[in-house]
Amino acid sequence: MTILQTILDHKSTILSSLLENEPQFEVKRKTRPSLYNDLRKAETLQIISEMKRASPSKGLIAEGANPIEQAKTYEQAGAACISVLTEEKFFKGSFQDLVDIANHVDIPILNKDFIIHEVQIDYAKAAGASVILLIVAALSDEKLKAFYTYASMLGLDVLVEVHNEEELDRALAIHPKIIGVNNRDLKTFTVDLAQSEKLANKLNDYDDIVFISESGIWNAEDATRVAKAGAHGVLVGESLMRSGDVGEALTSLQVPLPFVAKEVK
Ligand SMILES: O=C(O)c1ccccc1NCC(=O)[C@H](O)[C@H](O)COP(=O)(O)O
Repeated sequence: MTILQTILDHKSTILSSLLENEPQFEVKRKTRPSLYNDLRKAETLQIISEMKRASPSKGLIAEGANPIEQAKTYEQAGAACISVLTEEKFFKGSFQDLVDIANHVDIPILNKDFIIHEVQIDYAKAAGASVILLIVAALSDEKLKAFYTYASMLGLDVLVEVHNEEELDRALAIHPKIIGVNNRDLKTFTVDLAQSEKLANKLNDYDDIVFISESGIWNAEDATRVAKAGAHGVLVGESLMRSGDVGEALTSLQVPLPFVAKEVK
């Protein structure tokens, strides 16, 4: 069994507790800028910086990190968005992290989790997220479309994540505005930026789609490589969480975009 399937199986065991209880979080800031609009306007590579304590591939990364401090540092350094992992068992995240961060920063916030039911989208919104993640490999075509429509109706941006061409074709069928290419193969944990370059050939045909290259970005060289391929942004976790100077590490990834930014229609 793959790790993705193990995570999804675990998710389904905890769904009942979400379904039985209404989400009750105290979030002060209710509105945030649109990540999609911000990405469309950008002239430098945009950084979605992640609060990541641990992962199945790396184990503990930064167990004691303070989510509020980490998020404030990201925001001050010019991050476009903060990605907050809320998965508890494998990533040591929580909805409390999301609420805490939502109460201390103004930029868009992505709830990074493994969504298999609409109730998780309700929880993401209630806890302060303005963006959710839908992983194509985790969903049927029917559910992908239904969850995308539901999240859009709630005013949330959606990052639709793919890893290969087959998943990209499935994603394109629902006409998403933001597509993330995960450079990490969730079956083998192999990370290869060539995956972004490969799928960029097709993605670059779509003027209205913004493309995020996810995982395995460690330095300006990596950032430049995916920006050259056509990425508008990168999703970065481990390298920022391990950095001794988070602000400088983040700023170094904000390389110029080689294409002219297009106006939002
Ligand atoms: O990171 C993992 O090991 C992982 C394993 C299984 C499913 C998802 C996983 N990661 C989620 C992510 O997409 C990354 O946290 C994100 O792209 C940042 O990646 P990185 O910069 O390489 O930490």
